[in-house]
Amino acid sequence: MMNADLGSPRELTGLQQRRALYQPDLPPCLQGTRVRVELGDSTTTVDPKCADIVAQAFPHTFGQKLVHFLEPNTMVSDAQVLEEHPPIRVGVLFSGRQSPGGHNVIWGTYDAMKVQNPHNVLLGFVGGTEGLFAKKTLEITDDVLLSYKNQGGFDLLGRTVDQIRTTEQVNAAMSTCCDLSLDGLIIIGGVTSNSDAAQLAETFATHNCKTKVIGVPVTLSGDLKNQFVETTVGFDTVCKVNSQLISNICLDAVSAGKYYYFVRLMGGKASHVAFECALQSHPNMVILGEEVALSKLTLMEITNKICEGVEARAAQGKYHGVLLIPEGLIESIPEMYALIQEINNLHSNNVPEDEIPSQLSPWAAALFKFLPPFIRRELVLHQESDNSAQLSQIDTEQLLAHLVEAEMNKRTKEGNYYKGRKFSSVCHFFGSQARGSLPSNFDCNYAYVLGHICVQIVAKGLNGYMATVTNLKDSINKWRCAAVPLTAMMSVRRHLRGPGAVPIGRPVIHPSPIDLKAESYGVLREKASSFLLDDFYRTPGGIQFEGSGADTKPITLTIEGQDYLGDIEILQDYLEKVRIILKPGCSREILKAAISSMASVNDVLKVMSAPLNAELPLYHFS
Ligand SMILES: O=P(O)(O)OC[C@H]1O[C@](O)(CO)[C@@H](O)[C@@H]1O
Repeated sequence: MMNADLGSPRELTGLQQRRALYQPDLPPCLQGTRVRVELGDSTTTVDPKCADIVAQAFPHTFGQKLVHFLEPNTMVSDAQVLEEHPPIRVGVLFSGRQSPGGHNVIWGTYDAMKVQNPHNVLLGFVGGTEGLFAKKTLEITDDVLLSYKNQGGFDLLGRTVDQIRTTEQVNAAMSTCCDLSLDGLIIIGGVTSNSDAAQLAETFATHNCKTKVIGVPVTLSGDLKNQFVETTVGFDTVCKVNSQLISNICLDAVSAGKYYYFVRLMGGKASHVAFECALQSHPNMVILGEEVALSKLTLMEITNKICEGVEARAAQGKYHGVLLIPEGLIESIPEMYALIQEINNLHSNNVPEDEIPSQLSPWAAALFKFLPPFIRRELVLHQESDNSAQLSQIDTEQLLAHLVEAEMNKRTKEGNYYKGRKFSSVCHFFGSQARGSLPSNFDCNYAYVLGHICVQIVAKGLNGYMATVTNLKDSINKWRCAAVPLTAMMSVRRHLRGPGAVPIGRPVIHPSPIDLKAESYGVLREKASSFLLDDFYRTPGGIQFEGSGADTKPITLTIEGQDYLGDIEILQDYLEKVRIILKPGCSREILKAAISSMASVNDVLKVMSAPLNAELPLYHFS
């Protein structure tokens, strides 16, 4: 159902008005009307073993070249200058779930279109995909945008289901684009929406439809990540808001010393949000789905692991704690994964929800019966648009709290550290609280720049591309902009590992899991026992929009960037802890040198998380 209030001007609070005045910067390659691009290498896919399958499925759009945006003064003989701009018509829609910063993609697109040619027309589809199918548009104008610049939500246009996949849906989208004579269609969303964008681009090319389809990486989950995409719009804001909430909980927990908080974080199948929040707020425990999948930990093993942590803390007289759980954890537990797969298969065969329990295999039925009734109800709910379980609806934190409590009661009877006490838990699910936030400066800038790139992609006549920016850890003037074929990010799931692996399913862009070999994960592991026992909770506070801290970026992004030391702003808050002795007003170069002198990323992180009075190395610079 589409909401009738979408797109109407709204009354802004003082803070919102101030935010509306914030003007994101553009990297040099996008400034002015003479935007120059250079064709790079032809692409294959992120998993070269799937290249043939992807090539077969996408005969028109597979293997296209990378497109790089050039610095204004770069001398390249065959660089293409986009300066003649006949008027264009572009459609835009929110397809994926709400994610802070989404409005700025539209604003960036609009501004870039008007710079190119004042006669350009940008049409927003009201109600997302349903608006696209029903040709329900709102022309984007200065007035329309006024109260949505740098604002949270997706309520300028709204959204419905993140799916443009069935023949009926694809045909409806194509007839809308033809009827409206669109030169470009911009689809804003995560892995599912961008996979659909790729399919739509291919279909349009097959039918000689002139509309070029462009995808934009916008999802709070941060899981649309690969060699071309460093992070997604919204991830930074969501992690900051969640981290603030988690740190508030940590302080509350340590103050009263009586509750264990089980906090589940929205973020899809991968655990990026929980991981980043753990680095930002230092809870006592975080259970990443990727670790559980790798070690094949069962529900009982996870429960025992938590109980061991609880007992270790009780041995130190601590009867409180905070535990982070990614919403995708449930699917990473081997036996739960198998059960969920069975349920998904039954859904795909149109078995009604209430008949699913009776059609499970004996093994899955036994596990299903063991689970508390609320989880059983949630597990059989209808599927997501990608035919997977509705993770946001499964209260994994409550399931774990329930199992841990039962185990702790048992252990207490057997006489453990909880003698004379009762283990008490409080559960939370943080989803919309963060998803609806005012976007951080980083997300405002990133989204606005992506909007600009989309316009250049349409102007260049590229079809089936995603707008991308890399080097995001650095300041905007060093961001590298590109257009990357969507097919280059696709792969096909395999049944088995090794040479006998059989690809299954259709090519799509898959969510990327946390890389357990990455440096940032090493940092988290190194800190795990200290997190568990020392309660060195970190309080990042609310998102800062101005002044020191306003330009901080996700810790994981900063660590994994090749030149993490390039971004000194992220460390500025911590300089006092670092005890770097600097001449007042010293240059950026000196600051950089000072920070570079800290031997490794681990050192930096150690410093960032150390208590203020900790013994730390002293550095002298002048
Ligand atoms: O609000 P809804 O529809 O429950 O959406 C929740 C889902 O959206 C997402 O943010 C999409 O990636 C998931 O993390 C989450 O499971």
